[in-house]
Amino acid sequence: MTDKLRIVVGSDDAGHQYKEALKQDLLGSSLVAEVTDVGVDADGHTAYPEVAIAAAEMVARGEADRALLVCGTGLGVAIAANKVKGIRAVTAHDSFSVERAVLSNNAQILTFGQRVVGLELARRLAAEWLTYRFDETSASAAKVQLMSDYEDASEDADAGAAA
Ligand SMILES: O=C[C@H](O)[C@H](O)COP(=O)(O)O
Repeated sequence: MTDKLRIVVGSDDAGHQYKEALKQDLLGSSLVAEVTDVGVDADGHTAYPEVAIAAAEMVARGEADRALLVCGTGLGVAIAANKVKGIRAVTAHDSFSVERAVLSNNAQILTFGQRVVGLELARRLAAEWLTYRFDETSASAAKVQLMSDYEDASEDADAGAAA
């Protein structure tokens, strides 16, 4: 039995319908321990970067294992989430990419575009996504580590320049 996941969901107004549908699926999944919704609600107009960064920060702080984010294309929420240190967020609208996002890239955040992918496909992809776990002993781990190393080195260089 794989560990159950703590998942954050979020969207802007362009992704609200899918976010709500996916949240219901997650709440009904035996693979999910808890679901946290960082918005927007039905009347919400929070811009996608604010929602995505709030969700990504929860993952970065260890308060959630993963996030599932929706905007019009999935692109804006991915770009915004990737600004948070330690976060790897990807937009994926096909089964193989969803699998590799976890198994190759150890991406903690998956994003969908409500204006791009059908709802039933998004629901199926999210269900598949729940079944994958990154293998820290796999050959992919060293490649993921290169990204973390770069991020750490950049931060050190910034700190050095500011000192
Ligand atoms: O990536 C951005 C999203 O698709 C967003 O939902 C729409 O952004 P826009 O209103 O700036 O096109």
